[in-house]
Amino acid sequence: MLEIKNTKIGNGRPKMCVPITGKTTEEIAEQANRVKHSVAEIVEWRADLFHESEEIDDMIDTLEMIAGILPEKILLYTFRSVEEGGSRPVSLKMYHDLCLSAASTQKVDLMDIEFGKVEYLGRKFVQDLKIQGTKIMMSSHDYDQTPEDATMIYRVGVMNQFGADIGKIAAMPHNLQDVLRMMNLVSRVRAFNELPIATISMSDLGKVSRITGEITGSVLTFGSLDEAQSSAPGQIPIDELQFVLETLSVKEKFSTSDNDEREVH
Ligand SMILES: O=C1C[C@@](O)(C(=O)O)C[C@@H](O)[C@@H]1O
Repeated sequence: MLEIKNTKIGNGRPKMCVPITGKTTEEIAEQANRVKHSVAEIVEWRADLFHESEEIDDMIDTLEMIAGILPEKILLYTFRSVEEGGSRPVSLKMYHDLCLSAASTQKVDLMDIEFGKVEYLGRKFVQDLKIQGTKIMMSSHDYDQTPEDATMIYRVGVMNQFGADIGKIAAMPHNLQDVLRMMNLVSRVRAFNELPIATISMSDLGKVSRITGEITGSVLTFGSLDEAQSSAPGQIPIDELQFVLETLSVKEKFSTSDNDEREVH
C-alpha cells in the first residue's frame, strides 16, 4: 500500500484520478479550478496535451500553476509519448529531461513513467526521480490489442524490479475475454509480486474494468472531468464514477479464490 497526502492507495475502493487535458494555460487553469471541487483524490496533468509552448520552462511554470491551484490533491505528472497514445512526439533525451525537470520542482507526488522508456533510460533514471520525492507509476499502454497474460505479468515484474511504486497496464480489448483477462490480472500477478497495480481495459466494452477495482484489486481508476475532457476511450465522468464505485462497494471480507481472502477497508 502507498500513502500520499493522507490517501491510502491500495486500500478499499480504487482512488479516482481526473486528467487535465487543456491545450493552453487558460484551459488548464480553468480545468484545474473545476478539479478543485471534484471528488477525485488524484489529478493527472497530461503534459503532452499542452500545445502552447514546447519550452521546458513554460511547462514547469504550468505545472507549478496547477500545483498552486490544487495543493490538496495528489498531483500525477504524465508526458504520454505518441507510441503509447500521447499527442506530442519527443526524443528519449527530451522525455528524460522533462521528467527530471518536473520532479525537481518537488511538486509532483506521482510521476507516470512509461515502461518502454525505462527499459532504455535505466534504473538510475528512476532513482534520480525518486530522490526528488516523487513516487513512480510505471505504465504500459496497448491501443490496438490486449497482450497475452504472460506478457502483462512479465511487464509488471519488470516494473517492480525497476523500482515502481505502482504499476499500470492499459490495453484495448477486442472481445469480452480480453476485458475479463484484464480484470483478473491483479489476482494473477499476486503470485509473483505485491506491487499495487491499476488495470484498465479501454473503450466502451472495457468500461466495466474502470468500476470494479475494489473487487479485482485495481488500485486506481481514471474518470473524466466531463465527456468532452476525456483522455482515453471509455472514461466515465468523475461524478458518475464515484456514484458507481460507492454503489459497488463491498463492506465485508471476500475471497478472490478458495485459498485467498482479501481484506477490505
Ligand atoms: O494512462 C492513463 C490511463 C488512461 O489511458 C485511461 O485509459 O484512462 C488515461 C491517461 O490519461 C492516463 O495517463
